This record gives sequence, C-alpha cells and structure tokens, in this order.
Amino acid sequence: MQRCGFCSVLSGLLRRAMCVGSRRGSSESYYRELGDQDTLKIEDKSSDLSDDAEEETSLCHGNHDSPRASPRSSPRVTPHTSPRVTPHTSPGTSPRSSRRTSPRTSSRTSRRDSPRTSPRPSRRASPKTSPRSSRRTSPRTSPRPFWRTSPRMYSRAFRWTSPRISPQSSPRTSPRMSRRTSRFSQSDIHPDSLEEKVHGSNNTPQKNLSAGRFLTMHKRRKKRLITRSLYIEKALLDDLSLGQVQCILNNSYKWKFNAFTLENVSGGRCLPVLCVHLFQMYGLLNHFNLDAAKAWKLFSLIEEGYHSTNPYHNSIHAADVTQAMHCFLQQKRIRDHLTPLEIMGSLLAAIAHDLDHPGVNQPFLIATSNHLAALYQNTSVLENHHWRSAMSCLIESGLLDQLPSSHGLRATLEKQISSLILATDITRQQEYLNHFKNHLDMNTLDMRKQEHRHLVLQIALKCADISNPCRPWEISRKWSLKVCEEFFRQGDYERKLNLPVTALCDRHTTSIPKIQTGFFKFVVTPLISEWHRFLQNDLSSQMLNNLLFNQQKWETLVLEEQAQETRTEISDADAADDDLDTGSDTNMSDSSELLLPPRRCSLNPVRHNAFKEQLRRFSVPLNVFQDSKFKNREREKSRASSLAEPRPRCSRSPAPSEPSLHSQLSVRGHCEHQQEPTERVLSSEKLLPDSSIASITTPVQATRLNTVLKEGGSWKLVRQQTFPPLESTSREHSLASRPIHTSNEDSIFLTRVRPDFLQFDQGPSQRDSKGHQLVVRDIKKTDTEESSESSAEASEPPRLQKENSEPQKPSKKESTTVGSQLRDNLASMPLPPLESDPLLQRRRKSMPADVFPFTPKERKVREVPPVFPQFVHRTFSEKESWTRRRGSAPLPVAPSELRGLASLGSPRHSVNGGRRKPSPIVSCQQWLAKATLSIQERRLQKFPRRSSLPVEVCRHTNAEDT
Ligand SMILES: Nc1ncnc2c1ncn2[C@@H]1O[C@@H]2COP(=O)(O)O[C@H]2[C@H]1O
Ligand SMILES: [Zn+2]
Repeated sequence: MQRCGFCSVLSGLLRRAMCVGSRRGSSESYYRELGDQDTLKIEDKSSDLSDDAEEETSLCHGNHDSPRASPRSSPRVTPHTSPRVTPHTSPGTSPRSSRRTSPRTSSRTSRRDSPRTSPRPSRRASPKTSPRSSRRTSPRTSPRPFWRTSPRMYSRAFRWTSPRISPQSSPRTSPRMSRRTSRFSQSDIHPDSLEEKVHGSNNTPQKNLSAGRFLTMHKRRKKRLITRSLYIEKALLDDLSLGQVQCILNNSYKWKFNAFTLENVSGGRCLPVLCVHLFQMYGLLNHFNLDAAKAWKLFSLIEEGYHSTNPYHNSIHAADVTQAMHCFLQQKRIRDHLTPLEIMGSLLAAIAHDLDHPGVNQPFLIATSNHLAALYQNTSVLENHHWRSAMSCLIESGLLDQLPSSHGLRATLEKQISSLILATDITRQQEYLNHFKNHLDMNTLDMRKQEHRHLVLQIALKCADISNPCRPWEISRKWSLKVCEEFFRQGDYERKLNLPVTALCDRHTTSIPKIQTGFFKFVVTPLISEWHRFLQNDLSSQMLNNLLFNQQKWETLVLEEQAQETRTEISDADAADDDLDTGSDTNMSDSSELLLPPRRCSLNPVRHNAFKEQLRRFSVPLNVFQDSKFKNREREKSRASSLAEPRPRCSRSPAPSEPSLHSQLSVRGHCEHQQEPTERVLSSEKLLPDSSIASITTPVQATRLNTVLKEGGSWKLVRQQTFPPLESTSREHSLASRPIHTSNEDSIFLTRVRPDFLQFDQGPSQRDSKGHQLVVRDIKKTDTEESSESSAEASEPPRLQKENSEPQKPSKKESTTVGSQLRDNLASMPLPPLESDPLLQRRRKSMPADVFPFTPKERKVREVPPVFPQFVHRTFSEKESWTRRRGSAPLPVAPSELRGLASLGSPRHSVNGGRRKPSPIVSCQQWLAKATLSIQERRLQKFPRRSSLPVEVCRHTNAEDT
C-alpha cells in the first residue's frame, strides 16, 4: 500500500507512541518468557539462593575469563556452521561484544554504549568513564579475545542491533527493536542487572535508557534500513536466536540452567554451542593454543555421536552434564587448585561421557550378545565404549595435534578423560562413594595432591551425571520423564525380543513416580549428600534442597497414584454392580465387549481396537461376577477372612436354588456356611475367543443353561481356553488311558460338555465350533481346589474336548458322570507339588486395578494344590508361556527361555510381564541391582544372539564392525 510521506511519518509517530512503555518484544520480556517456560525462573527463590555465591565463584582463576565476560567464541569457529547460521552462531557476533568494549575497541563500539548512560554527550564517552564499564574491569583483565577488535565482527554486532531485522522494514517499528537491543545489551553487562529489570523494572531507570537507545538506534536505522528485509534475508532470524543463545550462555554458570532451552534456541546445537562458550570462557583455546575450528569440529563430532533418537541419552543430556560440571569447577574449593589441563579433561569427559549411548543398558547388551559386551568383557561396557569413542573423536578432529607431546600432556589428558568417564559407571557408585566418604570422614582430602583432585573430579562428574534430580522441579521433572521413557523403551525391546523385562523398564508394571522415588532415595541422595559435605556451600545446599523438594513431589505423586488406583478399583466394582443390577437381559450381550466393566485407564489407556489383544481382563460372564464377587459384599468380606484360615471342604451337593439367573449360572458350591469364595475367576484370554457364553442373549437360553447346570449339582460355568493348541495326543492318551472313577468330592472336576442347549439359537453351523464347548466344573471350596481349577481350565484344550466329545447331545447326567469319574481318577493320582515349578510363582508386580479382584486367587495359584492332574501339571511345565498368559500380558516367552530364566530364580525378572511382588529395597546397591540385572548378566549372555536388535544397537554394531 502506497503512502504519502506525511502519512508515513504520522503513522510512525503513532506507533512509536504506542510502543512507549510497552515491553513487548524487549529483551526483558523475552527473557521473562524464557524464564517462565524454562529454566530461568527468576522468581525461583531457591535458585536465587546461590546466585550470589555463584557469582562470587564464577570468576575463573588465573588467566581465565569470567563467565560474564565469556560469551564469545572465536570467529574461526564459524566455517563449520551452516552458512546462514554461521555468522551469528558465534557468540562473538552478539551485540554485546560491541558494547562490552574495552578502551581498546573502536570508537564506534564505545559510541553504542553511551546512549544508555546519557544521550548525546556521553555517546562518545569512553567506557572508562562509564560506571558500568568500571564494574567490568576484572573480566577484562583476562586476555582479550581477538575477535573483539575484529571490524568484521563488530559490523556483525552492529547489524544485529540494527532495526532492519524488523519484518515490517519500517522505521516506525524500530523503537521496539532498539529498546530490545538496548535492554538486552544492558542485561548482558551484568546478569543480575537483567534480573533486576525483570523483577522490578519500575525501579530501574529504563526510561532514560530507552530514550537514549531509541534516539541512537533511530538514527542508525534511518541510514541502513532500506537495504535488507526479513522477507528476503530470512537468515536475519538467526540474529534473534543468537540473542537468545547468548542470553542463556550468559547464565550458564547458574544451577537453574536449562539445557532444553539452549537446545531449542540454538537450533539443536546446544552441545557445541555450550562447549565453545565454555572453552572460550576458561581460556582453554588460548592457553593450549587450540584451533577454534578444530574445537568446533570436535564438539560437532561428539554431538553427532549422541543418538538424537534416545529420549534421555542424547546430546542434551551431555550438555546438561557439562554445564553441571562447569558449575562444580567454579566452586572455590575446586577451582583454586585445578590446572588448565584438568579443567579441559573434566569438560571433555563430561561432554563425551555418554557418547554413542545406544539407549539400552549394559545387561541388555549382554543379553543380546552385543559385540560391545564381548569386547569389554561385560565390564563397564558402555563406559568403555564412551571413552574410546571420545578418543576417536579427539583424534579425528585433530584438536590435540598442537599439544606438545614432549610434556606428556596429551597422554595425561587422555588418561584423565578415560578415568573420569569410567567413573560414571553407576553400578560402581558405592565403590567411589566409599572412597570419597573415607577421605571426608578423616578429613584427608588435600586438593594440592593430584590424585585427590582427580578423585574429586570423578565424584564431581558422577554428581553431574545424576544431577538432574537436583535441578529445579520443572527441569528435573522433564529429565525424569525422559529417562523413564528410555527405560520403558528398553522394556519394550526386551518384550519384543522375548527377553525378561527388566523390572524398572516395564511400563506395564511400574510407574515413573515409583522409579523416581527409588532413584532419588537410594542413588542420588547418598551421593549428593556427600558432595554437599565436601562443598558445604550455597550450590550444594541448593542442589540438596531441590532434591528433597523434588523427591517429595514424586512421593506425593506415588500416593496420588495409589489413591487413584484404589478409587478406580472401587468404582470398577461399583460399576460392575450397577451393570449387573440393571438386569440380566441387557448384560447378556452378544458383544463380548459389553461384558467388560470399564477398564481402569490410569496405566494403560484403553485402545478400543486393542481390547481383545491386551487389555481385556474381565472376560468372565457377568453372572459369575455378580453372584460371586461383586454382588455380595458380605461374601467378599467373609472371603477375605477365610483366606487366612484353612477352610473345611465342602461336599458337592446341589446348590440351593436362587432366584437370580446370575447366581444360577455361576453355580456355587454350597458349603455349610456359604462363606466360601464362590467366584470362579477366569482369566480373560480363556474367554476371549469363545463367544458361546457371551452369545447367550436371551433369558430363555440362559434359563436352559441354568437348568442343566443347576440340576447337575454345584457347578460353575466357565469358558474354555481356546489357544494355543495342545499336544492333543498326550492329552488324549492321558484321558483315555485312565480309568474313570466316580465321585470324589474333593477333587477337580474337569470335563467338557457339548452345550447342545445353546444350539437352538445359534444354528447348526456353530455346533462344532470351539465356542460351543463349555466346561462344567465343580465348585472348589478350598484355595487348593481353586488353584487347580485355574490351572485346569487353562490347560484344557478345546481340540481335545472336541476329539473326546461324547455324543452330540450329552445329557446333564452324562456330563456329571463323566466328570465324577474323571475327578475321582484325578484325585487318586499322586502329584508333585506345583510350587516346585517357579513359573507358577510368577506374578505381576502391579497389575492394573481391574485385575485386582483376581489377585487373591493368583496368590493361591502359587500355593498350588496337592492334588493336581498330572497332565495338567505337565502342561504347565511345557507350555508355561501360554498357560499362564493373561489377557494383558505381553507376548509369550519361548519355553526354552523360560526354563533358563526360571532356573535363575531371581525376583528381578518378570518373565512374560509376570507379576511378582518385589522384595523391599533398602540400599543403593539393591536399587541398582534391580535396575541393571547384574546378577544374571553372565547367565543371560548364554542366550542366543538375536537378529532383531533395536535400531541403535544395530547401528552400533555396524559401526563397530566397519
Ligand atoms: N531421574 C532419573 N531417574 C532414574 N534413573 C536415572 C535418572 N537420572 C539418571 N538416571 C540413571 O542414572 C544413570 C547415570 O549414568 P547414565 O547417564 O549413563 O544413565 C543414567 C540413568 O540410567
Ligand atoms: Zn550420563
């Protein structure tokens, strides 16, 4: 739109007037936004606790730059960045660089400082006269980076501050831009001044500053504004992000540093950006005469070596640990004693400490026969690989080529790096910690001794490595989520590979809050406490405070989780009650889904289409539930009490008829007191494929069935397992070869009945389907019988039933007779106790709530029956993986593997997702053992090597092989 000159001027004035007082777009507001959403929460008092101390300690010793004066890197770095980013990614291109000019800088630079202090007269004032510049005297005593006087860099800095980057390309938009620049610049001078402004901008003389900057910038803009537009040169945006990067780097000495933010604003280059900054800040490039381009190359190589696909072990984690290490190196008790080589070694070790991490832990590598495990003989496999990879990057970058080899500097550095990285093996934490503790106890740490300094650096890196729980809550929480996601991914891999799922990696049986509370308590707290004992300063106090705070948060979440589970269980039961009370007709749906009460979704969100695959649990006909479990609360109570005491066995006699269809269908054994648990808990998968019961849609059908069952005595209707196929020959043989006896009341009744009464409505085509096969069983009155029943129903194959089926329309009497005979026969068989089979002892650790009602029964399954059909038992031992499989269980483990694992007998494996209540953890070692499966490492390596390794591992393998 064309405008006349007058209109343009007028609108410009208007805009300017609107911008007055507005902080939008200014550096402060940007910084505030950063702080709000990320780390730099300025209002975070706990974090501010140590700011002064950090400030005090942030000055480097010797000839090192101070962190505040630091944010420059060499322009030589730039050739390795992308063309567009290159000129701007160098911290030296920041506007600060021009502002922070020492007297040696050009007059143009000093001129840009002046408007802040006063308008024109001071514009030409030397920084010496500025009170602000005098405040920065100390940083400038350090060797001046060469780029500070570079005209090219200066012009870049100038360009950055130019309002031409305004997308509108209008002079009228410039005041905002100029103020942004000026405030940003000012804050850059002193980090605290920035905070002051953010906290209480009213107290600061911003008005004057803005006015001064505004005038100056306005003039500049007028001169250069026409030539460049953001629409044409989008790279100008890099300038903006540079400001953000610089802002964060300037605060990188603070504990509330957020590596995620740096990653975002640096376009995914947080690691090299931070490293260049730190190397420059510590003066390492100058001291060792290192080529900045090679340094950049090294950091880029290392960054590439991290797997960006890892949720946790990626280059952001490396940057986080490096920054933490930087914080530690700045502490007075350490920094005063370190040599430049030790500083460089510490930083490099931190940068590369998890290089090429595959995202799975050592036991996984061993279990999958990864070549790295063999290469490093199952000892600190990952750590060995990290430091060796670091060495290869060092060599490839050529950074150390210039180090004089005569003094052994290079060898010393490499040794130090390897030793530090190896110390990060978390399974060896106790070893290092004890050593450190001893020194602290006896007060024998002498930082003048090289070996003591080295020990301190090892501990420092270890602390840095697991320091994420000590960050402010929002940051710490993010790390926790990421590390747990990585754990869970490993668990998924293990499941896919039919490996035992590591307890802490099983997303179905544990939760993030639980992992975190354990890790915080048993791993982090012991280490950080000792670290605090050593440092005894604000930083360590802040870390400890954050740790305690975060731990409380996770503990609260654990409690909430438990409360939620309890609530869900109750509501599930209530919902079941409600459903059942509404009438049987509606519940007797053809759709098996309708038989399921609402599933708790706190752990696994329900995917409807995946229902049948994994999530279904309440596949028991509703009538069973209603009658036995949910309907009668009194019975539930008595059941609970009866679990504790041995109960008398009931004789099988006709159950008293009950008006309820449900109760009739779920025929109860009638004990004399009727306190026996009457529920016949059926695992969901047994019911899933078979729709015969679910297909009873009318009361007529149900009544027929009920009549049959009722007259047959105390029966219970269950559905038959339909998978996997059994070895029918042996089963047939076992059935056929045994004489059938009659009537033993205490034994199991296991037979099959052709439900001809169901065939009326289902049509002939379905007659012979598996879905029509039912098992009518006696109600078991004792725990033992109940367990047997569960096993029996799990093992009875439909195929067998079919093959052994009697006449097409067996009468109820017939079925009863057969059942009685078989039962008696089975009862007479001496069987080994099933407890000897460890597979039957496996339980899930924390089943979702909807399985809760079955839990007591599961427990009983382990207290296996003294009387148990031989063939059933054999089935268990041979087909463990599927006979014990639950609807929500992961894919079965190969029987051969199960046997191998079962022989290990460790509670840390949950085979096939099986639940098992873990023994309480009381120490760091126990927690670590749980996390790493170290006890079984050797046995697991006997497992055959798998071809379907995770991508990372495959890549890894290929890389190594080549
Ligand atoms: N917040 C956390 N929760 C659980 N484990 C963690 C957490 N932070 C770090 N770890 C573990 O501690 C290990 C320390 O060494 P790594 O970085 O190799 O791998 C780390 C993770 O396995
Ligand atoms: Zn790490």
